[in-house]
Amino acid sequence: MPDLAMPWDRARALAAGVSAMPGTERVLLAEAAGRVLAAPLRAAVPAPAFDTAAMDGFAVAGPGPWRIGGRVLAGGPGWVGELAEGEAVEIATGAIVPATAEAVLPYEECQVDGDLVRGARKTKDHIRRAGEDARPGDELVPAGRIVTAAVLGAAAQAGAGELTVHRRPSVAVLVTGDEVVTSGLPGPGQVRDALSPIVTALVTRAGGQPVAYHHLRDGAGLLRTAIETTDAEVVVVTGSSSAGAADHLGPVLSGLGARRLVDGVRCRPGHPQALAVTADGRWVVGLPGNPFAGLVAGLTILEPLVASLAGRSLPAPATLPVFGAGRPYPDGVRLAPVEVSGGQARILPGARAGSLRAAAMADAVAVLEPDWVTGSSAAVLPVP
Ligand SMILES: Nc1nc2c(c(=O)[nH]1)N[C@H]1C(S)=C(S)[C@@H](COP(=O)(O)OP(=O)(O)OC[C@H]3O[C@@H](n4cnc5c(N)ncnc54)[C@H](O)[C@@H]3O)O[C@H]1N2
Ligand code: MOO
Repeated sequence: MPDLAMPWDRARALAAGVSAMPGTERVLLAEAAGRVLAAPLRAAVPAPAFDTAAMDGFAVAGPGPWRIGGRVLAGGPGWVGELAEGEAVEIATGAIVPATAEAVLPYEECQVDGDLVRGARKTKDHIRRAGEDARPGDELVPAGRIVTAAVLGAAAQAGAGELTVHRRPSVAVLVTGDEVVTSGLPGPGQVRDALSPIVTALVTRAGGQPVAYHHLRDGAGLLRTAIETTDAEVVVVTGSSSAGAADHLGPVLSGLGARRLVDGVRCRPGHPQALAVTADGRWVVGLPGNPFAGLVAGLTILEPLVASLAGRSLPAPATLPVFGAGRPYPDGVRLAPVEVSGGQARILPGARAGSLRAAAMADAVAVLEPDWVTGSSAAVLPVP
């Protein structure tokens, strides 16, 4: 049989290359962390909004010594009128600097003698001038940037109450398998569902919104109906991806007339994975049932797909020297769990497609090319 499977990097690039979902939403700053700006953040007010003292001390005009005429505090009224030459006001950091003041002398650089203050002005005037950081309308952060803590702070500083962000793709998980149980201890012939927690973590990290979770018994009709009726932009199907009598995903996708973009990937483990688009424009991602295979398939296609639908551009994975007893896969890539420290990755022994024991100790999964030998470099994808 010809190998129709796609090279690993092509499958990942394909998923990372889809367009952001159409439409945007306005969200309160308190709810915007991790979202992606769909419009630039612009300044509504000058920053600083007024000439501001940058030090506690005395605002002075003209040459010294200066006669202290009063005091201004942050948040209080500004000094009434202009400061005449030879006059000073005691001033707090953050207070409005009087018009015509030329500098703020920090307490440490002056001597006070009754109502007179003496000191030498240094090169810095310790005044933050109105508008020196931004003028109204300036673009502070471009569209496409993830809303980090600093973006949130900058938005608040700029006077914004809400941000315009990309929509989050909704993701539903269909866990297939008669042997799968969703809670408690598995009985004879049963396994606990290990994949939906992995999918939830990957989807959340990528900026998607897990909205539904269904366990399906094996059956082509059940799977078809579930895919047809699931109200989510991305439908993840776990299991059912391989060649067995109960592995229905391929025939169901064909029956639905879905367009198959990926039908197998040249990697080990995790090769039976799928990406398709239904006639009504929903995405279907097929992940293999073996849990470690499901995790690496999720890193390959699901995470990049959700990130790009959410408007994020996925950075190229970091590359590190990888040490250990890896077994390159001659026809594609081997995905190996690694621990990362000191700028190096070390392969954790004992990885198997059906076991998460090594992966649970891993910081990342390394992508070993066929010519990889211990100590040579490989891309590493962090485990969420
Ligand atoms: N004749 C062939 N058989 C298999 C092939 C193949 O190419 N030809 N590929 C093997 C590989 S590799 C994988 S991976 C699996 C993929 O299987 P499916 O995606 O069809 O999944 P299942 O057959 O339903 O289950 C496989 C395995 O994983 C367990 N499982 C399933 N779902 C879960 C879950 N949610 N949580 C935990 N464990 C799960 C299931 O009990 C099986 O043990 O196919 C190989 N066979
Ligand atoms: O490739 Mo399977 O996905 O090894 O267990």
